[in-house]
Amino acid sequence: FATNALERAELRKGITTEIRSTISLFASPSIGIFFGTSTGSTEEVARLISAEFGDASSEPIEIDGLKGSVGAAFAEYDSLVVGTPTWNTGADVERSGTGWDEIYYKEMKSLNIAGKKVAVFGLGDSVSYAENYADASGELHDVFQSLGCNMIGYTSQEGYQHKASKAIRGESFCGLLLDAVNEEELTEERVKNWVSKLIDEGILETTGKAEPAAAPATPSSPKIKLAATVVFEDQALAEEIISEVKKTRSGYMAHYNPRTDKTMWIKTDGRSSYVTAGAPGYE
Ligand SMILES: Cc1cc2nc3c(=O)[nH]c(=O)nc-3n(C[C@H](O)[C@H](O)[C@H](O)COP(=O)(O)O)c2cc1C
Repeated sequence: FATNALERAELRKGITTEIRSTISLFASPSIGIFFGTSTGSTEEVARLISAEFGDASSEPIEIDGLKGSVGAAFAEYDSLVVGTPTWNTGADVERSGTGWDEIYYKEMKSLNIAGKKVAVFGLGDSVSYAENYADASGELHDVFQSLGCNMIGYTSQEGYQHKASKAIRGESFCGLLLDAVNEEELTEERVKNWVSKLIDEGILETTGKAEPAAAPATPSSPKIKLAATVVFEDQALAEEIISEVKKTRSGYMAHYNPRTDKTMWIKTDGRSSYVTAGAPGYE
């Protein structure tokens, strides 16, 4: 069994893949993907992200069609992944060139979405607009942050060609930035890595109030499930995965959510997590 960090990471990845491929067989998606676009690149990336999440996310939804019902649309999901391009207008704000600009300081101002997990992605041209690379992603981020959302999915600036960007927070980009003009060949891998990171950061966890770990349930009734919505048809595989997971549990903190009856196991360094059905301690 996995003895070093690398092996454990691989195991976790395997489990995550299992979760991702089987999640939501019976449930509606918990992640809503919303985008604006002018010439289609941001929509293409939204489709890649949606495909990577599988059934855990919605199909991409264009923000322009939602005027007047944005609140209701966001309310359908526990977490949001939101994307925008950037257009250089000379102004500091409302530079998405899409429907986002129409709603940021009007309809969105009164939304009650505090606590929702939100991850931003943005497209730009890091060579022609090197001083203003994907600026509008920063505004998208700030609007959701000002509504009290829990912003996740920050990424490193390493490997990018820009000189400056209004989407930098601290040392990081405030989300996933992409450049379909100059670096299209990197998009798919960047998306894959980012979706894994979002899963590690708990995007699949519902927003119900997390409670401290409950008392262990009776050991006599093990559940061969990784989450309430995840059921393994291959019982032998399920047994194997569960038994491997059990061994790695030291170093993880259990967060039981009674609303969803799921337990989120978060590594003590906060860098990875997974979900099991029911209260912790049924082994
Ligand atoms: C007129 C024009 C202005 C642009 N301004 C910026 C800019 O200020 N910063 C940036 O990073 N990209 C800029 N871009 C690049 C676009 O953001 C990029 O092409 C993006 O992929 C478009 O996304 P969309 O197809 O979803 O609209 C600009 C492109 C054009 C044609």
